[in-house]
Amino acid sequence: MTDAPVMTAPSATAPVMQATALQRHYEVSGGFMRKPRLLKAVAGLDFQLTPGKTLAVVGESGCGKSTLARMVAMIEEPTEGTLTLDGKPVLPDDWADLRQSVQIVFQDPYGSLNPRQRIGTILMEPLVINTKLTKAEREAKAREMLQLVGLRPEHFDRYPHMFSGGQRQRIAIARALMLDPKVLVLDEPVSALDLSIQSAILNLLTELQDRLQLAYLFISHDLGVVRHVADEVIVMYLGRAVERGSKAALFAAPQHPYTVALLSATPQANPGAEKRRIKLKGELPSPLAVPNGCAFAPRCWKAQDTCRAKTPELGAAPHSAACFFPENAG
Ligand SMILES: Nc1ncnc2c1ncn2[C@@H]1O[C@H](COP(=O)(O)OP(=O)(O)OP(=O)(O)O)[C@@H](O)[C@H]1O
Repeated sequence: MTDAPVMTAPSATAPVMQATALQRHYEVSGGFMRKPRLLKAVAGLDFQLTPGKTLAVVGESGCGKSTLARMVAMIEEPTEGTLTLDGKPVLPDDWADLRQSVQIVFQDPYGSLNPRQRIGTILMEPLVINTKLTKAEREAKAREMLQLVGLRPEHFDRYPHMFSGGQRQRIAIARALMLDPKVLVLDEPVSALDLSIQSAILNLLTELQDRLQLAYLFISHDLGVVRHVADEVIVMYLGRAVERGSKAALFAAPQHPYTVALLSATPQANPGAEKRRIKLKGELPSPLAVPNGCAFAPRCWKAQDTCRAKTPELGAAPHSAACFFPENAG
């Protein structure tokens, strides 16, 4: 008698990084003779990053996106909450070791490369610091990486000023990949580039993700860009997640009025949709004076007394909004 084959359901890929109630506060001087005030740049975020998948975080300037990027990239310590990498807590004492696994690419491809170093040196530097590879091995790896990001072997000996913005961003991506990271934090990686170059870089990022099974945290203010790259999306407003969902669900049926307004202002994000731009009331409040109740209520066309009295929480459903009167709620 032969044993029947054991049938197991394919298991979902385990997350590589997990954030729980992540917060970052700053003490901001209150001015002459006044007490410092607490600014909650990130006021409690939960998320996970999965190999081969992109979590996009979107919101207006000042909502806390870059602060989040810096915490995940181990540049800044969370004030509260936890981050884990492969199930182990990410603690500042271990940052030096763990940083190899989490690399960051910044917005500005002009400022992020040392103008006095040749590209080869820039690429090999992380290997000099973090590995015992020989010079020949370092050089081979740098050349391989140049090719992987679509640059040519002769670029190895050139200086950053000899490249266009898009090429420099390719170099920054190559440098971020030199230590075989598991997670890439992409902080507005195409915002400084011409529209025509943006899609080439986004395609490159997608190809690299498929090939290397990287987990991406993609920070952007632009839902049009997010639409091209995201699997999951978090919409942030004043340090909090106001909506979370799969890209398909969030773009097809946004629930939070803030997401609806952002989408209405991004024609390319939703080409089929009726082009009625929602103009929000007032300005984004200061994170030092976050309104009571729902922070978005003063600008929301649906706000009622409840919204000003109580703070709505994000639900547990895969697609949910922190809103008492959501749109498109199924
Ligand atoms: N080191 C700091 N000290 C004090 N406040 C800070 C500090 N860093 C950020 N902030 C404040 O935290 C809030 C969130 O800033 P953050 O840069 O994370 O937002 P953002 O969404 O990335 O905006 P942008 O796209 O303009 O960078 C802002 O009000 C900012 O002024």
